[in-house]
Amino acid sequence: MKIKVGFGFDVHQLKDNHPFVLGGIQLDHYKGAFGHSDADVLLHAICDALLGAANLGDIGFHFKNTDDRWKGISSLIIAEETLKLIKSAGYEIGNIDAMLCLEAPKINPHIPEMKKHIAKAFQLEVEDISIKATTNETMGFIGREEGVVAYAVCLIQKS
Ligand SMILES: Nc1ccn([C@@H]2O[C@H](COP(=O)(O)O)[C@@H](O)[C@H]2O)c(=O)n1
Ligand SMILES: C[C@@]1(CO)OP(=O)(O)OP(=O)(O)OC[C@H]1O
Repeated sequence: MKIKVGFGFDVHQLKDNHPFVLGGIQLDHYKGAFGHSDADVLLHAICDALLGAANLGDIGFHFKNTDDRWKGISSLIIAEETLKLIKSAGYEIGNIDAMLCLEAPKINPHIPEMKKHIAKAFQLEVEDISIKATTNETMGFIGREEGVVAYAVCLIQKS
């Protein structure tokens, strides 16, 4: 059995009156994350962790931000495509642990729904996905709500 660990990070700018998509759901907030896709930092960090574990490069390599196919796309589709790459390399996903860093809104009430969407996209059980959140204690660009950050680690395995 070959077991690999992966790490991912993502950051996106927050803009006023912009949709805030995080963990595959839309949050009700006065600002939202801006990017080429739907700018879902949580899914992007998870995809980077998975691609890293399989030594397949990063999300920007497979889903270029100059490619109109990915413009405005739901990152759940990017997650499904990432799973195909991981499976093609012969791996299955063990577990995912993620950390969100944003000042607002409160994420805890939304975590069960996020887990459902992420589990479906990666064909996992919700028990195999952990999502946590912290503020940045009002400091820096996260504290000023100028940006949102996500970190993720994962295990993948093949026999
Ligand atoms: N956007 C956030 C940030 C934090 N939480 C939850 O609140 C707890 C306390 O956060 P601190 O940054 O003050 O330590 C944290 O442990 C999370 O459970 C949240 O839901 N959404
Ligand atoms: C997802 C992609 C592709 O639409 O674009 P963004 O939404 O800007 O996200 P990012 O995490 O900066 O990089 C990966 C991309 O190339």
